[in-house]
Amino acid sequence: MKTTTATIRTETVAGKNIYIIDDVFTPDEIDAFYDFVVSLPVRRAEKDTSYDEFPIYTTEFDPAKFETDSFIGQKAREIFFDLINEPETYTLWRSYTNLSNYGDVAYPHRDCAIDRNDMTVLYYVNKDWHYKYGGETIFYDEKDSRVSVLPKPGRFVIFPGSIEHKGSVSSRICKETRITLALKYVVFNGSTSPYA
Ligand SMILES: O=C(O)CCC(=O)C(=O)O
Ligand SMILES: [Fe+2]
Repeated sequence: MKTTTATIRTETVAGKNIYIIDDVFTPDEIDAFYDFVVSLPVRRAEKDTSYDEFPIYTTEFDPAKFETDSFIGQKAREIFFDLINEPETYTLWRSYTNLSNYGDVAYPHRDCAIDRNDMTVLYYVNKDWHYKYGGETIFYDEKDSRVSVLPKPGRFVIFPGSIEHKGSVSSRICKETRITLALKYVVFNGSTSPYA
């Protein structure tokens, strides 16, 4: 059934690896997940930081169900677990979409405290994306941009949540809503909340 072969590129920011993974899904699979995501109700609730006055639209999924019931969730887990050391220490803590449009605001942020080993798996949901649309995920170190990743349809980018990053807002020429799926994997160390 599977007709594609995954390719992987590794970048390093702040001494930590970022994995950019392409060619995982067929065009039909990419289309099917996009059609599913755009059929769902959204809330304007996703903030990059506590002071973010311009939240973007989001749909929240139940993490355990998303990992087992959706083919994207299953594949993301498979790829992530193949890639990292001690995968059994990770739990999918949050799974949701980010939907942004030209004119929205994005702030550089970290997904977890700088001393945590939590990992983020990001999946670019759009089925069409011209490079001139912009909207790159930008990774920073010491308040300078180091790596930028284009939202190529069907692409995964897997990175330590402790690296500062931002999902850039697309250019005015882009009539699409930029959509990413964010899967936040955390390492539990005895507490019920990873942030406790
Ligand atoms: O959409 C992106 O490129 C980044 C999303 C993000 O940083 C997040 O969901 O925490
Ligand atoms: Fe983030």
